[in-house]
Amino acid sequence: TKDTKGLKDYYKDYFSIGVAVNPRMLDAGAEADLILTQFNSMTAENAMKMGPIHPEENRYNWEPADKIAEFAVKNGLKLRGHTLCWHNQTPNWLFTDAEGKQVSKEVLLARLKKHIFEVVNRYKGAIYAWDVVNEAVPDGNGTEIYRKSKFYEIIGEEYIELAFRYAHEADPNAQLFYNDYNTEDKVKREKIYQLVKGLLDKGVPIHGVGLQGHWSLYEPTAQELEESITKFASLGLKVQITELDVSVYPKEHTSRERKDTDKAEFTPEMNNKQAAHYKMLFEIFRKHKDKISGVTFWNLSDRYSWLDNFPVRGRKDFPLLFDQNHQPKKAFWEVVKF
Ligand SMILES: Oc1ccccc1CN[C@@H]1C=C[C@@H](O)[C@H](O)[C@H]1O
Repeated sequence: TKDTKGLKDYYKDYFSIGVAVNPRMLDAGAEADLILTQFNSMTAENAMKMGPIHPEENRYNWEPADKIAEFAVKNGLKLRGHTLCWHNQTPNWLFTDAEGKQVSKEVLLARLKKHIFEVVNRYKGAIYAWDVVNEAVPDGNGTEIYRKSKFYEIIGEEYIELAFRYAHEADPNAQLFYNDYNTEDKVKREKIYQLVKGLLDKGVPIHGVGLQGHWSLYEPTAQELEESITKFASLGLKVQITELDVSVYPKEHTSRERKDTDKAEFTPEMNNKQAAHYKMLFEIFRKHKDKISGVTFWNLSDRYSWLDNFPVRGRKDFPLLFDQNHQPKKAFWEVVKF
């Protein structure tokens, strides 16, 4: 597989090509081979989230994250850290004191700082970029800029600035990203813009915006995507696509019930639509290679995607460039043919 040209080779003059991994994929075998042939960057899908890596106040679970970091260093892959501060997959202890009461602002800030310092210091040198804060902006058309997470309720909006300042203090060389999804939605995009512009205006160390890129056959349009890339880049920030997948189901199927139309079958029509959509996405990425420093896929192949259980549990999805046998799909050839 060493002489097979992979995505990373086709895109060596554009941006790094990454993949979200779990430690089990890194043992010798087809998945490790595919990773090494196709990608030059990785992100831990779950192992470096607050709950998985720091399950109790005085206990860290380093082994899974260490395995990913060691694989990256040993094989010369870049590594993105995901994620230092996020309202999901947080450990139960984080917001409660010994009596089971909600902690004060001061206690939570001290815990957040300790978490960030411990995790960032351990992977300093292996991780070049961190998703410092993930998904701090709410969906919907309301005027609220800040998601009403426990971080927001207990600390206030300054938790975001402080998380970035802590991460920068822990590793002044790491590139620090704000990461979010639905960044092509006009209302949400503007809120994220105001948030990161506010941070920059205050001299907060933030270096980039991650567009997660959890899209579908039907979204975004080329125009919406270009507007997002150029808007955030206009602030002098790097842009990365951090969690790319293209679901075969339309957004309106996001209700948690399965629709009878969801046959969980990858039809030839889906194959063609997905190939055309990935072709468009990568045409836009290449056009803006001066603004985009990395594109990371969320999961490796259609063998497993987080979308197989979200937003509908048990509804198989087919969102990636490699099929369930790790073979390149039609979309792969559209992405590398330019
Ligand atoms: O697309 C969404 C819609 C609603 C909530 C969250 C998301 C995306 N949220 C992402 C998805 C999977 C997780 O593994 C990532 O850590 C998270 O950043």
